[in-house]
Amino acid sequence: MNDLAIATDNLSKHYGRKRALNRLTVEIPRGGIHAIVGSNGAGKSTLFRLLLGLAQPSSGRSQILGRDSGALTPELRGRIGFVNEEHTLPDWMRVEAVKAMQQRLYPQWREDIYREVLGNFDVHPDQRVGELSRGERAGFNLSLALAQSPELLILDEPTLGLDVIAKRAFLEALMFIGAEQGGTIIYCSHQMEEIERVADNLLIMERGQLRSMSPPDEFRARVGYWIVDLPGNRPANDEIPGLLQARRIDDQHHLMVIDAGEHLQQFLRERGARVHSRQAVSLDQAIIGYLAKNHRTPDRNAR
Ligand SMILES: Nc1ncnc2c1ncn2[C@@H]1O[C@H](COP(=O)(O)OP(=O)(O)OP(=O)(O)O)[C@@H](O)[C@H]1O
Repeated sequence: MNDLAIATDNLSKHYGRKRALNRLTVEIPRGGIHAIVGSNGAGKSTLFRLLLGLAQPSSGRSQILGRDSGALTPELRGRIGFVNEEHTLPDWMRVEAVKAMQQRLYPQWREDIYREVLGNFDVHPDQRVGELSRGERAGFNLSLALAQSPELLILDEPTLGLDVIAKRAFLEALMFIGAEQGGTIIYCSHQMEEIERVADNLLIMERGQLRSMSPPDEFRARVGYWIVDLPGNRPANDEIPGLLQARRIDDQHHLMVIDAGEHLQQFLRERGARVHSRQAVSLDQAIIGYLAKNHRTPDRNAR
């Protein structure tokens, strides 16, 4: 047994000419809550499918709990929980029957967690799964996954469609599993405020590659927001060290920069600039600024 929850080595997945994963190499240690963020289409769901052996890589390798993804045994699968945004559950079965089935399958079943999370939804045990609303379905699926207390829980956009109260209950259950039970949770989300609250580790993916991995606070501290007066012509964006975003407001330049520090200060000195303020940014702003830099924009000449 190694101490990694997942590991990939130059993992690629192509769909025709499309590259969903591009030689991705990443290692996530066991324990804690790891959040993966990225723009739409960055490859997050593809990574999960390959890790779980639900799709084959075009090249490269991946391991989950120390085993190759292509050779997962039923015993090992039983130690991994997976919830995706589609919330695939048997529509024709009643809630109680699904729960009883899961309870038999998982020896570590935590009835208290199941009740705690599901208690946020008006779900009756004798309702059929197909009758549940979208949010109820998501809540039911999450209560099942959390109650299994799996060694590794992989969640693909788990809180999509949940109301704020249900979201809070889910996040609390997540933290309980991560912190008190020593499990590993890997999840992807577009909800930054959730990540700030629960994640120990933040991974940023872009175009099938890993761009950054660190505790969320460390990532946030790399990004700064400067307001400066720049005499003369405005420099080209690629001249400004670490620039993520530039805006001009009331004759002042507002610069969001990453890892800029000394280089930026030197650049500003050489330009005779005056720094009005240098501010910290929220995690939300830091991630959005970072992703926006390389975000695809419509090609307006392509008509
Ligand atoms: N079965 C498929 N056939 C063709 N292309 C696919 C297939 N599955 C994924 N892709 C493409 O691969 C890329 C990565 O998709 P993926 O679903 O992994 O992204 P994601 O990061 O989970 O995105 P989102 O945040 O939008 O859910 C996308 O450009 C997508 O269009």
